[in-house]
Amino acid sequence: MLATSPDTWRDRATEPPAVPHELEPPREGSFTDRVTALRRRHSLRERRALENYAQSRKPERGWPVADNQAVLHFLRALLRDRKRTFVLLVVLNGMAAATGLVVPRLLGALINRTVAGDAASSLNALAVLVVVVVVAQAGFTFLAQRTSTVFGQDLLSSAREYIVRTILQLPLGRVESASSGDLVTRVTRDVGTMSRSVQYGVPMSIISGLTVVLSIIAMLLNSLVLAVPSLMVIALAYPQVRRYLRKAPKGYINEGATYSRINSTLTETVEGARTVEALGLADRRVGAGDDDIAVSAQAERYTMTLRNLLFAVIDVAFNLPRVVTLLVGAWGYHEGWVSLGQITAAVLYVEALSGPLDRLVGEVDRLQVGAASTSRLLGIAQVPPDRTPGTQLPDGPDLVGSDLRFAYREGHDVLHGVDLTLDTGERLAIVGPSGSGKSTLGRLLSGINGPRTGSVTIGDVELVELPLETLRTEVALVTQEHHVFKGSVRDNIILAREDSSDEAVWDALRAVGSDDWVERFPAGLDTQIGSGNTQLTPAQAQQIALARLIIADPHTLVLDEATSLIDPRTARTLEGSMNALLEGRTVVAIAHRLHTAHDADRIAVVIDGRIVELGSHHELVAQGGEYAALWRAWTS
Ligand SMILES: Nc1ncnc2c1ncn2[C@@H]1O[C@H](COP(=O)(O)OP(=O)(O)OP(=O)(O)O)[C@@H](O)[C@H]1O
Repeated sequence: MLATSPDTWRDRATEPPAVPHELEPPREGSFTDRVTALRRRHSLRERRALENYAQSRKPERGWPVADNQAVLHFLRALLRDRKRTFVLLVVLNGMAAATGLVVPRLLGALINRTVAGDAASSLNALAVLVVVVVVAQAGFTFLAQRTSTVFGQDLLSSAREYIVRTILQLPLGRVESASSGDLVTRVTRDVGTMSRSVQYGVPMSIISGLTVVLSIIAMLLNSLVLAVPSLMVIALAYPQVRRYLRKAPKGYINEGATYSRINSTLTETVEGARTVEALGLADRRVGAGDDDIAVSAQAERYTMTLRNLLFAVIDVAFNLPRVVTLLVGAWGYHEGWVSLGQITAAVLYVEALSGPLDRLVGEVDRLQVGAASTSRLLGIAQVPPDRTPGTQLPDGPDLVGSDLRFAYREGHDVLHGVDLTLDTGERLAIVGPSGSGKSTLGRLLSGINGPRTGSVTIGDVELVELPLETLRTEVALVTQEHHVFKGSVRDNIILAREDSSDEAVWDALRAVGSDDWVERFPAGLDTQIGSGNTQLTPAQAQQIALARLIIADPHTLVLDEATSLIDPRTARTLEGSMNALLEGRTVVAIAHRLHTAHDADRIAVVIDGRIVELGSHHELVAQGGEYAALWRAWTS
């Protein structure tokens, strides 16, 4: 009658378990509790794997999970913005359900009149009325379905937009420090689950709930004697539904967390594929994956057991009323309490009730799964900000770092009190051995991370107190990762200033020495690049990123290994163009190649998180210290 959604709770409940043997649901509680429960039930081999799991893989630093209140608040806000459509949806579905419920009464009356031997004309009139009501119901159902679909899609797009906005506003430092597998699972699987729940679950549960209420009213109006016993039998399912509602949210949240863990392990393995191969770690990585899957299968078994129990009880509760109605009806008819028409109508109502009630329970299940995913998605919004922007704007471009200390892990500083004042327009190169803290210093100087102690100020305002959009017009970091977005060359370059002219884009391309290869593209600036389009070499991608920065026009640039992927000749050309173009800008270049340092105004040598030497190339060579040694090694 009304739109049914794919992937119903019955489909899910009858899916085969992930492993052939059925296990009891795990204990609720902490990660350790679950592993203890698993340990008790698994085979020796699995047990060993789980021991390993418990010891080596403590719960990772995941993203927060929002509580039920936050989910309800989110849903209420979505519904509040669509009050009119929501009222229309309820009214149309109410009309469709109400007209549908008139039909059994009319059929009952038809039977009563036939038994009483009424005239054919009176029976014909009733039959015509049945046809009219059925046609009216079809009309209301069509309109109700249409409104539900539009409502569901609209709700879905707003929910998705909110999630995307939230994710894009996450502080970069936080994104990098949390588990990427968890974030990926949330923005893929959880968005999908939430989407299905919002798109189908919300409208369908409203529709089914409404139909159930109206059906019960119609049953009571038809005959109290026939309705009350059936409703009492249906009510027997209530304790099981309550139990399910109490236990399911936690079960589904746990299930989501296990998917995150699987993704984290997979991501780690793929990202570290070379290391895995070089060190022969394949078996251990496969073992880690198996452990994750074992825990996930256990979590799935738990929610599936909950669903199956609910499914069994509900099935009995829905089938018994048919028998009860017929038995009570036969007895009542014999005693003269009810007519044949009332029994017919009561049986039709019981039939009519079971469909929406079944759907309602199914939708409640879908909503539970969706609510768990929504909790995980809204949890992303609860990631605390790593900065509190103020209102003060920088008074000039002077960048000053004082007493900078920073730790990725508590108690392990990688910078130990760095002081650095940049002169406006100068080019400063940071050199030093691998792991000495050059990139970390670059991240602090560009405001990606705030220092643990000390401060980085620009024009006397701390970088972490600047709103992100202001910060990026002051200082920008360009790293080795150069993302090319799917779109035209032009779109990729004007990201920070969308109103830039083609002339400005060509100037930027010329400055980074990439105008010639872009000109060779038949579509020029309109050439589509990025995933699935014209492939760029790493060097070309890097040039696009630099051109993007030139258009963004910050007065200070921090270049972290910006030229490392380009061959020396191209790198020199690029740097030459940059030098001319960066006139008047302050540039901090974290240098892998010493000739970058040679060209710089000053060089900071970073060793073990400290600046040990600071001066021009000639000064440092004359000083005969660390830099002089590096230079000798480089030139020899
Ligand atoms: N995200 C991170 N989490 C934990 N530790 C990190 C992280 N990034 C860097 N480190 C550690 O901080 C220290 C400084 O690293 P950093 O990348 O700043 O050095 P670097 O001089 O730029 O090295 P390289 O030249 O190899 O890039 C190193 O010990 C590194 O292992």
